[in-house]
Amino acid sequence: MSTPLLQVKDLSKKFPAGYRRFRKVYDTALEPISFELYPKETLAFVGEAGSGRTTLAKILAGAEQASSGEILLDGEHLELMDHKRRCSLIRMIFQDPTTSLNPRQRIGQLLEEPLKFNTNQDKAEREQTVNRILKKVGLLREHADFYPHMISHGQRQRVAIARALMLEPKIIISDEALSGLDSSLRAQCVNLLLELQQKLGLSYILMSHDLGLVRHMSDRVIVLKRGEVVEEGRTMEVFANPQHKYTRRLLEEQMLIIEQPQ
Ligand SMILES: Nc1ncnc2c1ncn2[C@@H]1O[C@H](COP(=O)(O)OP(=O)(O)OP(=O)(O)O)[C@@H](O)[C@H]1O
Repeated sequence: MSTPLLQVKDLSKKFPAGYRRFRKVYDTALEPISFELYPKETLAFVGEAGSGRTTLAKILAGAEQASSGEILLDGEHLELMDHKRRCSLIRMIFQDPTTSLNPRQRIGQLLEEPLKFNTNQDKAEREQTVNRILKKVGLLREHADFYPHMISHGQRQRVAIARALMLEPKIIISDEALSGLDSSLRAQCVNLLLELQQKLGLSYILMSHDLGLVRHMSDRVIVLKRGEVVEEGRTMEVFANPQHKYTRRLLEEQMLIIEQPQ
């Protein structure tokens, strides 16, 4: 097996939750968890609301600090990495492109921004990169001049994907990024993500409550319950033969239990 791109060791997160009998108390969002992500792999995290997926995504994207543990990205400690280096390795696609894209910026400006702050590309080079990435996500060069409200929801989702790709990262984290889309748009975006993974050799971390999507897209799955790993394994095996009753219940709720032959 190849070297992991991402190694997470005993990562935990507690949030301060006030005082009880004059003692500071904490909400545990993540119990110590460890996992690895390999090149070109899709690893999914599933669980009910409050299971810790968003917290984990934010920590991995550098938007939240872990309480303990270690994250090695391409062999380097994440917390010692400068912003540019981190952005060139790992990027996040946000849940709702309608709110995550600044309505006052044209698509071209939105896409150019990470290049301005993180590369030495001049204006002409940045424009070229924007055009190249627009094409990769199935949009036209003309879309660069539009404002987000001038394009469809599906196209906005493509812009959000394009923005995550601007610095050519190796890992993309999707935190429920496809959940606001209707089924045909979701299918288009899933196909786009799978195609980009093939072409660019990307690894994905997929946070999703949609187990159908997880089954379709991921190679491995980790089941979280209130911040704790209750089950993990190859997606097909976990879905076909869930070992933990919590996993079984999640699958039953979405009618995805695959009956075993008698
Ligand atoms: N900033 C915060 N301050 C205090 N507690 C928080 C904070 N962020 C998350 N939590 C708590 O951490 C736990 C995990 O939340 P998190 O949002 O990571 O779960 P999730 O699996 O992404 O669920 P959801 O789909 O509802 O977002 C929850 O109990 C939540 O209340």
